[in-house]
Amino acid sequence: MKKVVLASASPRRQELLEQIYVNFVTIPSNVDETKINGEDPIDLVQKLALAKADDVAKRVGNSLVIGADTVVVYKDEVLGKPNSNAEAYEMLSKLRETEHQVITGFAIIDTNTLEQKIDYEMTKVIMKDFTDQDISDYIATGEPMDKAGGYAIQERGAVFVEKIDGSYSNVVGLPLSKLVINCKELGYQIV
Ligand SMILES: Cc1cn([C@H]2C[C@H](O)[C@@H](COP(=O)(O)OP(=O)(O)OP(=O)(O)O)O2)c(=O)[nH]c1=O
Repeated sequence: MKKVVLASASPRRQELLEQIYVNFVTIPSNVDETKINGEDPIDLVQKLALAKADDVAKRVGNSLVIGADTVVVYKDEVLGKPNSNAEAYEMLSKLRETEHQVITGFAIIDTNTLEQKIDYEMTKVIMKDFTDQDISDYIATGEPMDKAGGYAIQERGAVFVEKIDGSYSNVVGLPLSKLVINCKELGYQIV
């Protein structure tokens, strides 16, 4: 049986794969995300996901390597991870009382055949109204800093979310249903 390798430093992605009892190891990629551009958000997350998977695929044998990238899109603007508290504040002010999309691109590489699968999932998220103080208090927890769009739906950020339309795991960082389907299409049953 091929080894499943998650090319990610994200603890959320690890937890998601653990949730469905995939037997895997984690090897973070060394991709510099700032060096990759896309024509649109979907193109961007797919390119980043492939770059991450490819970087790790070069270092392992007999494996199925999975890379992913998540962004928040608000009115055509791509929001990645905030670089400062001020940026997190700006992002959350934009997302308040309105809807945005969370897009995760993922890539799967079979290191034996070099066959690849690249796909993405999009989830609509609607946030409720909240106060400036709510945003400041949330930022003070430190939670927004390593999360696309400056919030974590799986942690305290859940309080800001009124409803979602689509895959929940996609918002957290890996669309489990679609990922499993794509692995199956490559010939691997990972669950
Ligand atoms: C919107 C949202 C994002 N996120 C996280 C998922 C990702 O870890 C992060 C987006 O950053 P990414 O660049 O996709 O991933 P990463 O840098 O954390 O990890 P790696 O590149 O090594 O795989 O935002 C949440 O945890 N919860 C949320 O609700």
